[in-house]
Amino acid sequence: MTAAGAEGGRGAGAHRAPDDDAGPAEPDGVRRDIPPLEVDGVTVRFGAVTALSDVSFTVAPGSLHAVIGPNGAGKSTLFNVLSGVYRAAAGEVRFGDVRLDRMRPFRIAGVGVARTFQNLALSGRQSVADNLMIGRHHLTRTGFVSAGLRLPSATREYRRHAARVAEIAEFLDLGDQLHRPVEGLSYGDRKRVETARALCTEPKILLLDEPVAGMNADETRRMAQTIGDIRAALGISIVLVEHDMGMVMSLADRVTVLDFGRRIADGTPAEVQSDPDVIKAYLGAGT
Ligand SMILES: Nc1ncnc2c1ncn2[C@@H]1O[C@H](COP(=O)(O)OP(=O)(O)OP(=O)(O)O)[C@@H](O)[C@H]1O
Repeated sequence: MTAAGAEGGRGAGAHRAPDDDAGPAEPDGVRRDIPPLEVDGVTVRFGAVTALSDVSFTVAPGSLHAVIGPNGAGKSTLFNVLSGVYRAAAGEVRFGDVRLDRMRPFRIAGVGVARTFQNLALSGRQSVADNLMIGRHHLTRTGFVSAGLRLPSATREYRRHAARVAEIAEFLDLGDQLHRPVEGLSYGDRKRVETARALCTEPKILLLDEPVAGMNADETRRMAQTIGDIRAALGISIVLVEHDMGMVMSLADRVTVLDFGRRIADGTPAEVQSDPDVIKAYLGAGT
């Protein structure tokens, strides 16, 4: 159980929050239009292997909910079910009244769910701005091809999206990298571009798949700070799937712990940290 530690994870954003289009938030900062994410009895099998067994938990609107567990616990499988990549053999995933478990991955952005990938999935030769613009695609009316043809309405729309991209890049501390090819950026910054691209879809819920995997201590601290800032500034829900229990403890409101495909604990960070089953699972895994 390492403790990477997030400095002041919540609320103390170094940057102005990007104005989102979602209208006013509740006094607690949570956006009004964010439904709960309900994972209900989800089972996933790969042949004889049961990767997830009857897993249930709820991500409250506007909360930062971590899913942790030792190697092979089923975290990636769960993440892939939430983002429509894997089909569950049983159970449901509901986001408000939308069934995510029946939805194809490319449709999921349209209902306000954005994900990042454990391994970077960016176009290296393209600029940061171009990569971020990909996140806006489903929000365009005219399409960027029409913008390429310089139709006035499309050009106006393109400019509006470009301004929003610049704003989100600034928020993620990437403002001065906007026109650089992604392949020239540090690993930590490339991971930040991926998070920025997910935010460019204007999500109601952000699914982060091991956002600090492969980062050094400094990059990990910055990313932890950023994740807290995103939640505080935008009032959206965040699901953080992480290998490292210490990394999530200062950030998460609630933690679900998986082991061998089963939910072994669900509670506040303090509750799960002192749970004997969780301690046993982590010690057994030598983490
Ligand atoms: N595509 C697959 N085919 C067969 N078995 C799989 C597949 N994906 C995962 N598994 C198995 O399902 C179980 C859960 O794996 P999963 O990758 O979801 O765990 P994890 O918690 O993400 O592990 P890690 O922390 O090592 O990434 C493991 O036993 C794994 O071997």
